[in-house]
Amino acid sequence: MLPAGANLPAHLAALNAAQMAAVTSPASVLQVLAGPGSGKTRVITCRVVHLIKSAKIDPSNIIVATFTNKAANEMKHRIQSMLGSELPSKLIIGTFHATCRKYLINYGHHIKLWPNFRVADAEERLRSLVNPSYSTSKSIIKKIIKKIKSEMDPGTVQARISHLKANNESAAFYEAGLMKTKKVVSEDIAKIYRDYEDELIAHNLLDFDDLLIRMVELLRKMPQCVGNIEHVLIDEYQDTNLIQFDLMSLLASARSVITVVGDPDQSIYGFRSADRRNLKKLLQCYKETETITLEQNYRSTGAILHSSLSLIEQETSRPPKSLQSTIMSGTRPTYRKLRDNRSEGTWLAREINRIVKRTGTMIHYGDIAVLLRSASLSFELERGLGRAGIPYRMAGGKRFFDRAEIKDVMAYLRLINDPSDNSALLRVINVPSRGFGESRLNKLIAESEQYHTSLWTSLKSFIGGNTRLCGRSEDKVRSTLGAFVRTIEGLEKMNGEAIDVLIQQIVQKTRYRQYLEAKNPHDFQEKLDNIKELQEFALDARLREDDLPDIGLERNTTCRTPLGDFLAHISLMSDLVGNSEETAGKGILTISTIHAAKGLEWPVVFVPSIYQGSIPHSRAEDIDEERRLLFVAMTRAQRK
Ligand SMILES: Nc1ncnc2c1ncn2[C@@H]1O[C@H](COP(=O)(O)OP(=O)(O)OP(=O)(O)O)[C@@H](O)[C@H]1O
Repeated sequence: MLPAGANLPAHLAALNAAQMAAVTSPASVLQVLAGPGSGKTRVITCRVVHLIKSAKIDPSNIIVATFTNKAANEMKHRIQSMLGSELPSKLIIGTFHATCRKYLINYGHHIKLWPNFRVADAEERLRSLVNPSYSTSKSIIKKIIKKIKSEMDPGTVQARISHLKANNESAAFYEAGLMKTKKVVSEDIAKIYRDYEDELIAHNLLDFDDLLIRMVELLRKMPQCVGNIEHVLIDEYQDTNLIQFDLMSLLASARSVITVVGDPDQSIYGFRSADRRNLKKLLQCYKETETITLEQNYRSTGAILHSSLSLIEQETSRPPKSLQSTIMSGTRPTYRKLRDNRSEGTWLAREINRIVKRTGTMIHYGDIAVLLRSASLSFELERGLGRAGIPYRMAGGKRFFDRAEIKDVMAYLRLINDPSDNSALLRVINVPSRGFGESRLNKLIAESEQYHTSLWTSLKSFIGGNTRLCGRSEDKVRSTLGAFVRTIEGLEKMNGEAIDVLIQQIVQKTRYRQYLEAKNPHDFQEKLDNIKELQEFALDARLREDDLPDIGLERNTTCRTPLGDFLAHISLMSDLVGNSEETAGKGILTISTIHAAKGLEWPVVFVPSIYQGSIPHSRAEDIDEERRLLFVAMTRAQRK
């Protein structure tokens, strides 16, 4: 602890006593448990700076695991501004998944992982033209469900498989366990699970769960990979799952020095296998753990905090916890009962305008958020806002990487990186138009399924005159597609060049600009700007970050190209909102799900549709988690 009155460095100056104790604690294992708005993010950020500045730990020997990419980026920014040097770029900071990927591309060959593996996105982000796309977890599952003629919902199966994986239950293990129960539904899952794993292997894909599972395997076999790590810090610890606990221990195996920061009352990802038992497990596995609690809330008025605490205190098994607001009491939160969703939408819009008007310019739309239990509730709300002329953005709505032109360019990049990427080819084979419509595409797909080849191979066979796909104008289509294949092959030879150059070549060589211009005469410039933004993003992506510090261990350097790294990077960014949308938030109201609002704050927050069936949700299995969800929503509010 520093002496009172000492001239404090910037990273310690703005801390209260408990925060200071947490930031400077010499404990080898430290858990900081604290309620919302108590400065947990501030503590973890300042602790990293403290470790680098005062404890003189090399940043490349520190791992920080965050819950989202967005949180990682924000933390990097804050650390950078406090350190004012280039040091933080050496920090290994990111989500568990991103960090695992980084290690697996460097050392995965030690566990017989193909070095050029791709990551299967959790979400289906690629529009499939005729067939489901091949490289997202959900689309692979959809395809298998169709094949085995099951009635199961792909989303439910995906969640179930993910849950099994997070609990270390392999397909074979699950199937063996089933022999005893003989449940038909579970038998379907077992079958899909097994086929799904086979598909992933066949396409050299790892899904998000595999990244963690394979990393555990790597570190069990080769703990030297993290032999340099001196400190592991975990943010949002209450939402880690069992495999992440194992990972944390393995990452810290060299020194067993760990800091975790979290709030059990904000554990809202149980449905995605987060396990609150990890809090107890830490104390059991690391007896020397020091616990520090933060009891001052800097975010919300006393009245908001009081209401929120009255709610969370209804959970009977919850240990009592103290949290006081540092802000005056303020007005009590408004509880409004409305007839139905439509009148709620109308009332909300009127109330929002009333608040903005009443406060003059003090509160603008950008200071207001409407937090929903599920995104599907937004329809009437959007109608109400639309009628009242209130500008809004959907957090996690139409994101940068979901825009058509970005998806097109990304598909071209993926095709160049790997011509056997069927979903990429499906997306761009007829963009710009090459006279290759749906019926020809169907024939191509049938052809490739019959001969078990990739679409690319079938396409080349068509161009070579070995197969027929169309009646009239066959020669013309063949020649147009021949030019397309040559363009891609030409671009393939450039794989190794900088990504922004590659993008420029794609736009030029495929005449994509002309295509955009013809298709969107009024706003093609905006779309070109988006592509420019992607180029800039590629420049900025700091791909060097994939290089881990040299710790004298043989690592894989073959088979890696800037393009492969860039694509993998992006597939791990599903929670990142595009830059321009993010910064355009000023003056624009935010609609978000409660889950996506984790860690954020606004002066004014509305939480509509609080009724049985919505929250608690009709399909929710854990009522306590539903209560915590409402608690998270309420504690995002600063003033009203
Ligand atoms: N010592 C402090 N003095 C003044 N403001 C503070 C202090 N600590 C934190 N804050 C402010 O309180 C707010 C909440 O802090 P922070 O986001 O770090 O809390 P948190 O515990 O991570 O919240 P949550 O659990 O809800 O995500 C921020 O606006 C932060 O700047």
